[in-house]
Amino acid sequence: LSTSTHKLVWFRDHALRIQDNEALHTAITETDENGSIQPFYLWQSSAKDATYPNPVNTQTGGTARDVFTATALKSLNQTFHGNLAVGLLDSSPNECQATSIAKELVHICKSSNLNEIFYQRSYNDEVENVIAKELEKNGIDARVFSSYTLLDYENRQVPWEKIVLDDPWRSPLIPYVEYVQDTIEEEGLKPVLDIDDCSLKKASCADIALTCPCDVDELNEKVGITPGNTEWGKSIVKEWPADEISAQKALTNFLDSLEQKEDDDAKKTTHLASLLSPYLARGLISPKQVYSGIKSVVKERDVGSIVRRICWRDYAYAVAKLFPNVVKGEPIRDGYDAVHDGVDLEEEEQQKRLDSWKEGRTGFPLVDSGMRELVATGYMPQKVRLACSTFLVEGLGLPWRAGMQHFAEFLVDYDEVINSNMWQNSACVGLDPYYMGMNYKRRQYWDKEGDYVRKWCPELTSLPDSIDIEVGKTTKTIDCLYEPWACPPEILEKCEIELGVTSRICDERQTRSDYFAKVRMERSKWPATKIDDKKRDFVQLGDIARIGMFTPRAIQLKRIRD
Ligand SMILES: Cc1cc2nc3c(=O)[nH]c(=O)nc-3n(C[C@H](O)[C@H](O)[C@H](O)COP(=O)(O)OP(=O)(O)OC[C@H]3O[C@@H](n4cnc5c(N)ncnc54)[C@H](O)[C@@H]3O)c2cc1C
Repeated sequence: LSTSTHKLVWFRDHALRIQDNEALHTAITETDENGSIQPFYLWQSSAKDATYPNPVNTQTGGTARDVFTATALKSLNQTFHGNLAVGLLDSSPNECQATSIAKELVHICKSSNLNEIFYQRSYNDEVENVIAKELEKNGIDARVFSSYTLLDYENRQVPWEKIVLDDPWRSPLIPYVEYVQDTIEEEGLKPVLDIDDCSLKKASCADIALTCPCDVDELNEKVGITPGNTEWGKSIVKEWPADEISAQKALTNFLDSLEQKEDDDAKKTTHLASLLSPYLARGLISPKQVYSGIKSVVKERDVGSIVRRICWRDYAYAVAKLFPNVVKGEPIRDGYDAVHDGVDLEEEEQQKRLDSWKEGRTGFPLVDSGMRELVATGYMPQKVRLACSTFLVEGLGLPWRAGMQHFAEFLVDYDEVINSNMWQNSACVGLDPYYMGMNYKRRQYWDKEGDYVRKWCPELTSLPDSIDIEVGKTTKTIDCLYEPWACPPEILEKCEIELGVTSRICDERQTRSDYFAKVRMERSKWPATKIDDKKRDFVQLGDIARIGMFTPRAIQLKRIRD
């Protein structure tokens, strides 16, 4: 046991919680009645996010996750009875983020005469190694714990070879999820760690030497740090209460909704969203708490789908360990350099299309609904994210990284690992067959009754669901709500819908065809060794294996070069 009477507990973006926080739990357990703990957090505005060159939205002054994090800190501070110390991290532009963090930690420990620090590590080995080395070099004892995923990847060798080679024609995702579930079944999960109010009294506000201390209550007011004091910021705060009780409530509500829908046939086709993502992303709830919660409450019910989704999270992190540069926007599949920038467009046209996508006025109702919901609430359901991202790439012919960056600014659940993985999948340069094609016109796919589009595109509310029109000897059904451009003019007029509002920003079918032609052209330059005997891209998984990955038929080549 440590002899130090005062212990530093460093709270980080992926674990802003008290419960099931091993670092905090251990520090408290090892502190006797004469000692105390000092919880602290280092704020780094996403303005300085190293992942993207300039992720700060100019309209809002910050990102949705900044707002959420700032609110979560307020709540954390209240739980610690005002004893959470917050410092602003001032990283120099020439220094990597990890180095700035490491230097500040050393500064805090040295100036406060403390030699022990407890924290939850992130998935990012590069960052963690820099921090750990610097602490070690300075004689500071780092007590590091890991809980960002269900399985502890720091102490486990993932059997990738077995996972991918057992069935090399599938995506690793499916066998990976099985692997996570089987491992939990065999080994069990560590118990969830509870902390009572009494233990929290061990937290005190020592005089720790933060380089740039910041009052947590004033954080929201600081211009340029977080837009919490703008109307937009306030609406995000209202939409997403950022505290642990709300996270638990989201889980309970979700479990209740599963129960209510048990006998409902719609359950089979409706994707039930838990709305847990912001809480998981900022660690207000741990994946273990979610998994255990589901398993303990819903024993008899089919919870396979939600359990699988929690395991997808693990998968995304496991992929990021194999391909660390995925979060920096480096594609997993190589050989697509010429297509990362989309189809060939004039700069002005490209900007026009991008703005229309961001602002939800492309003229494609499902896409516009999703993009409007994103900006208004910081959230978008999974299937709509897939539709909007694929549409940006294929329907608008725009660079996928521009879409990824926009999501990084506006998603309240922004998770650099999941976001970058999923954008790569939408651009077909990632590791999975998440590819959904151009699904933006398929109401069955997501929004059977059309409620979603009617909510976010109120200008279309008066349109009938569908109409039948005679084309020669056949009858054609037009989905007016999802394809307003295909509506006969008299219907549009009757519904008082101006074509200007609903006309499409571009001919998406032409763009898609141009885009695929460009991709095929790029692939035609590849040597035959890059493509497997099923015409799919070979992807090298580290030094483990080379596997043929799902490749959409539209970009497969009829003949492959020798
Ligand atoms: C282009 C694109 C970008 C995305 N960016 C993010 C992001 O930045 N942050 C994020 O949390 N999710 C992201 N997702 C994944 C997914 O859309 C969200 O996790 C989900 O919609 C969140 O809603 P929920 O909590 O109700 O999810 P549920 O469907 O209830 O799932 C429960 C949890 O499982 C995890 N999960 C669900 N889907 C995935 C997935 N595909 N990959 C990994 N984990 C998953 C999440 O933690 C989620 O909260 C993205 C998806 C796409 C297509």
